[in-house]
Amino acid sequence: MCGIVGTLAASPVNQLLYDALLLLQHRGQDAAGIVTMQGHKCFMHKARGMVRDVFRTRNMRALPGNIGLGQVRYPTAGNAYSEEEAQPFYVNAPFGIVLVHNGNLTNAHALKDELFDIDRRHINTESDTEVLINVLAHELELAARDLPLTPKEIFNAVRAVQKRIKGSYAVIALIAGQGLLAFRDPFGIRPLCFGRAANGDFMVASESVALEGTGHQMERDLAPGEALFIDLTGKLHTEQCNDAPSLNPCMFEFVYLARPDSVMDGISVYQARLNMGETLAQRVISTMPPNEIDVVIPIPESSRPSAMQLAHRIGKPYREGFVKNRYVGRTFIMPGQGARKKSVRQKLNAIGVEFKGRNVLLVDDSIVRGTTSKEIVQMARDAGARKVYLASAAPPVRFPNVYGIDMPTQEELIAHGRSIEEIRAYIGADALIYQDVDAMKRVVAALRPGLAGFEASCFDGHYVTGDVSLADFAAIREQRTSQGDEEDAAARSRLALQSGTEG
Ligand SMILES: O=P(O)(O)OC[C@H]1O[C@H](OP(=O)(O)OP(=O)(O)O)[C@H](O)[C@@H]1O
Ligand SMILES: NC(=O)CC[C@H](N)C(=O)O
Ligand SMILES: [Mg+2]
Repeated sequence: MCGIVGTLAASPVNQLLYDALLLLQHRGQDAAGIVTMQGHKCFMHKARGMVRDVFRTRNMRALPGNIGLGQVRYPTAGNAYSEEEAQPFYVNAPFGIVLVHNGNLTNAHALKDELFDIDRRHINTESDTEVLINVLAHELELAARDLPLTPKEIFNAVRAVQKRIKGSYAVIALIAGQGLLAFRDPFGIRPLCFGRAANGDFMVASESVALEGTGHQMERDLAPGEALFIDLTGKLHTEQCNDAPSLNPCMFEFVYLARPDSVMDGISVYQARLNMGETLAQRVISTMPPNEIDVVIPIPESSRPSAMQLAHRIGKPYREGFVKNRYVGRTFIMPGQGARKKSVRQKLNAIGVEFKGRNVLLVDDSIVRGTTSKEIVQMARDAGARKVYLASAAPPVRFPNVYGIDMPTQEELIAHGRSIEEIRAYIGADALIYQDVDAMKRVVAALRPGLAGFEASCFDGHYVTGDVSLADFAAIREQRTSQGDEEDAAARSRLALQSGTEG
């Protein structure tokens, strides 16, 4: 779930892209990159690290032009420590294309062979995004052969791309000397929306917060399967490029990934989290008498809206029992289990007075590997809590995700192959209460009539694209796990340098 942004404005866009990437930083902490374009020439700067560390004044000065795009990366393919896999990616033919991608291709491994054997294209990294840009380049070349490049050829190329690539993708690309292209996968798994500023400047981004925070008014979400092309004069063209699109946004965006102040596919992320808190409260009430709970405490940051609503519903005080170090990033999206584990203690610290002698109900948005919960329950006990109960606003995460959340293996998931009682014992809580899958889907879907469903595979094991083969699962798993040890070591050594964006 990287963050991506593209813009066309009446003045230089380097600062605008930087500002938008800062607003999307919570979607990726490993690398950042910007490309701008002036005439036919593209200017790129990308590197590993957070936005503030990657772009120095000298880098910003070297990004001229009124059109450009950017990305913050959270790797779901390839290697977090490879500078070459930082985005954007560039190919020089046809025209010159630069591309950023949020999502994960499930057939990247097969396409890589196909690109080499048939299309005669060489892929030099393990990134699925490099595969994607080469498929787009190939199809654009075919669609525009002997023809001037118009939106018609571009949309035909997107059609052809959608037939070849599988998985999830929200994509923004610059075509040198032509304009900016964006498209979304036919299942609408990964988000993408666009809007304009009062002076007509155009922006397309992963989350509405990037538009709002840079002075753009959100117009709408891109529909699943839809593409847009904005030429250099600012004329916007849109076209549906798929015969059977259906909207199945990723449930994990609403649970954890997105900022609460974003609205995605018509659903307020904040409201979705409140609703999840409401249904979780019902589970709590049916599991244990609320008078056994003295206080409700959120595990910062993402669980706050759900915890607040839950406390309100069960009629117990909501208190801040943990202080978050604002200079430590999000732990879940760090590469490597060693780094994640160490970061929890660096990131959160208990306020003793809220725990001493009390029965506390801790609320988190999700329990994935159990890294956070196990540490936090112990911290609550160390701080003097009498009983420590834990509630999760998301249901148990039991299945791997192949659509852009980095949990490719079942074995790493704390809920895989364990009963609730076994998970409770592992975490060390006195009680463990999970959200119900159907209740969660129902209360989030209620905010957006007409949804086909949700991509909620990590909770329900149903993979909406319907085409992920066992070989695909194995390839994704193999590719990611081979990176694990290297990432762990590298992440530990640079952890001290990690800085956060949200306070
Ligand atoms: O079970 P786990 O594997 O630990 O993963 C789940 C935890 O990770 C996330 O927090 P994170 O620190 O990434 O971000 P946040 O500050 O937005 O809550 C999430 O909010 C849970 O707290
Ligand atoms: N989280 C994402 O969207 C990742 C994009 C792409 N698969 C990468 O690994 O770089
Ligand atoms: Mg958290």
